[in-house]
Amino acid sequence: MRFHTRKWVKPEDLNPNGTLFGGRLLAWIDEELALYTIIQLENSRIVTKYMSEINFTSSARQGDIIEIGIDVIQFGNTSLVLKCEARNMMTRETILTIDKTTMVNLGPDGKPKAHGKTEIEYVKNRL
Ligand SMILES: CC(=O)SCCNC(=O)CCNC(=O)[C@H](O)C(C)(C)COP(=O)(O)OP(=O)(O)OC[C@H]1O[C@@H](n2cnc3c(N)ncnc32)[C@H](O)[C@@H]1OP(=O)(O)O
Repeated sequence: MRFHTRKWVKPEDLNPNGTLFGGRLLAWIDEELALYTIIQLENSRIVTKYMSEINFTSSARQGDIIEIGIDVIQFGNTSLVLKCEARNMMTRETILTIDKTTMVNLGPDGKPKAHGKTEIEYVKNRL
């Protein structure tokens, strides 16, 4: 799994228990999955269709650095299925895993459109 993004847990990211608010982490992850999909599919019209079980295994505190990792599970016809993990960058402790998120590639009409991709591409190889 490649870890792409780092986030710094700030006071506004906390829940009343003083730990990282789960909704904030999910928003970070959804954005990260969306950006990853846009880059892979070379299309900015993509949506999150489905997320499997979300398993919070530990929490984070103010000042912690979180990193978000993504792996491709499957290239579908219009979809891209991703796996994701958030972990504490310093301790490597897993905070959350989502085994499957299905992102869907859309056409200008907002309907699913075949993306034509079959494997991970690296931007540096496209240039
Ligand atoms: C980044 C964001 O935050 S986006 C905001 C939140 N998301 C949204 O607003 C999306 C709202 N949903 C929608 O607009 C529609 O449901 C759409 C356009 C995504 C899909 O419409 P559908 O009629 O289900 O499309 P369709 O049946 O053709 O399926 C499209 C793909 O999704 C997959 N899919 C559909 N339903 C599911 C499901 N429940 N679970 C997993 N995959 C699914 C299909 O297998 C297909 O993939 P494939 O072409 O690779 O085989």
